[in-house]
Amino acid sequence: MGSYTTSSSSAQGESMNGKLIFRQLFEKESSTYTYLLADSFHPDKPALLIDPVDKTVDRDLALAKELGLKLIYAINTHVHADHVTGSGLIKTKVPHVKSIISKASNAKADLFVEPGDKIYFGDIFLEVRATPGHTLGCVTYVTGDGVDQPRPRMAFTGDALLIKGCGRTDFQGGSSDKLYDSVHSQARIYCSSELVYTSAFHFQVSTVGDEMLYNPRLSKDKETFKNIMQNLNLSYPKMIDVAVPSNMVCGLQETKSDL
Ligand SMILES: N[C@@H](CCC(=O)N[C@@H](CSS)C(=O)NCC(=O)O)C(=O)O
Repeated sequence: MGSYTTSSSSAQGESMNGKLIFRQLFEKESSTYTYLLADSFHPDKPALLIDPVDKTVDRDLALAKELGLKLIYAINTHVHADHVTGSGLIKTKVPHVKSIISKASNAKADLFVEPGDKIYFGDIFLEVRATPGHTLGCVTYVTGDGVDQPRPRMAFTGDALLIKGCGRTDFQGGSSDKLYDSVHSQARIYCSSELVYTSAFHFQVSTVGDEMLYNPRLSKDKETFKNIMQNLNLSYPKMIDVAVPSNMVCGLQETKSDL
């Protein structure tokens, strides 16, 4: 994808002296977190949603409107199996919005990202990091490095690294070996105070440092981790048969030939 800009030139609320608008939103049926980010210093207040859910699209769009934001991207960390992404529905309601997913996911979307790409909204950007293992195409979006970027940096890990857990690795190209390497190699790049925001579960925020020390799965050595993952015995997500086909076209099944 390279980099996408809308440019001219602070956690819940606003950070980096008010430059970044940030909201963490929750969808309770699937226990999914959605994130709204915007550049409040830019005249258009360009905004993006990370991991929107179809059921809460109206809530998310109403919030963006209330804050005076111009939503430009609906971004997915991966092809989710427990809920349908809101990116398709958002596009039907706000046609200029572009859906984004990783190229490695093999899903359809308006724009595809690869590791190292930057997604600009105003003067703020997200970097794309490959974090396969929960699914083959999982990526983590990390706020940019630079004096004009929000501090502390924030990592949106999807289901790769969960707070006190991690995504399962038993379908969609999952691999416990890959997931361990993904998280540990990325953790070496992150600074340990970097904030971790995930797409699922009940904890709102952690830090990379805390997860490397205390995560009951990923703080272990690789063989122990693989053994834990092999013995999770989780039941399949209730919505997997609906969610995966729909998310492979970013929630736009009925108009997939247009993508
Ligand atoms: N109960 C949920 C599905 C729970 C589940 O399997 N969650 C996934 C993320 S969505 S594919 C996961 O990776 N869980 C990790 C774990 O340790 O539980 C439902 O049926 O929707």
